[in-house]
Amino acid sequence: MKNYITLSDIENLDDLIKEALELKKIDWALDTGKGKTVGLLFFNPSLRTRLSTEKAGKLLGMEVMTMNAGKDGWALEFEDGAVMNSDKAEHVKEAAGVLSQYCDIIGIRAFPDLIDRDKDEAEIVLNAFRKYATVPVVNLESATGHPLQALTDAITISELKDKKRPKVVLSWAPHPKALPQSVPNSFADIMQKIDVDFVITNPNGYDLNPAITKDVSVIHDQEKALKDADFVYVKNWSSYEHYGKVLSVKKDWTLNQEKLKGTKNAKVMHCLPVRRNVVIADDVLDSENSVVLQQAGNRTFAAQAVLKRLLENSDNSR
Ligand SMILES: NCCC[C@H](NC(=O)CCC(=O)O)C(=O)O
Ligand SMILES: NC(=O)OP(=O)(O)O
Repeated sequence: MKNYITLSDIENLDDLIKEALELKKIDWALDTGKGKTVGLLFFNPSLRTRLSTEKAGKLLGMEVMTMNAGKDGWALEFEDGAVMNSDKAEHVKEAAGVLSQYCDIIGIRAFPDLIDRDKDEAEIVLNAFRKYATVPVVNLESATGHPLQALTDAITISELKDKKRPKVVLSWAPHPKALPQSVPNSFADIMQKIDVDFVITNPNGYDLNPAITKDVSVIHDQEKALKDADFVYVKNWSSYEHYGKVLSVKKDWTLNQEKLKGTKNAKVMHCLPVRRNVVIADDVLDSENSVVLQQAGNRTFAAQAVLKRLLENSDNSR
């Protein structure tokens, strides 16, 4: 693996899931990354991605540097040929070039603005770092994807499933803010790469990018979609069609115990942070159905498996 920008960077998903689950069994640090440094740049807030990736680096024997680049760093210019006489102090060409001398792997978190769809889909921040960095780049959640989260989700389903082909439902939920489509995009992508019966349910106007959902069945009736589900993955996202908008929705889409009645006592997943009693009700989050903590725990092993592959690849290419 040369970079971890999207799920298509994974050469063999089954092997990577197996490796992460093997790493989970080991409770001592490896020396794969001894003498190497991972640098993590956050242009947006984070709890899990920041700390689980730091922990993953440490479990591989790496040095770890983290920076809240959005808050503490110089404002970055991304445009080629820009005359930088306004508010941007540093060009990404220098920033990425400098970081490549301090780090052997660079992680970047850069959310979408949710204003201009073409601009967000261009993944300007992530792609600029990939272009100008001379070391591997890891996506820590970008404008359109969150592949470390999706890998974690596939790992969690793989360790919890009690049948060969479980039914997995991605269910939209309400939220007061406009949120990215990054998490559901990557989740929908990875569910099409593993052996599950995958269904998406969301209100009209909230269909995800059809280039990502492809032939997945999208059902606008939540109750119907949830029937016989083994896993329910709950997430809010803003509209893709009416880009970045929060549309008014008549029905209540909050996941509660009542809605789980038609399922096969489904395990409930969410990437976190979750707004209680808006996205998922207390009666679900505080019940045996919720696996959100185990899911978040697996972030470490997903990140460890990815960093290990990147380190092994750089060893081979020397
Ligand atoms: N990394 C996990 C999710 C991050 C982000 N959620 C948020 O911004 C929630 C913020 C809030 O609830 O105010 C998202 O949906 O992509
Ligand atoms: N799930 C996730 O990426 O969490 P953070 O935003 O806290 O990193």
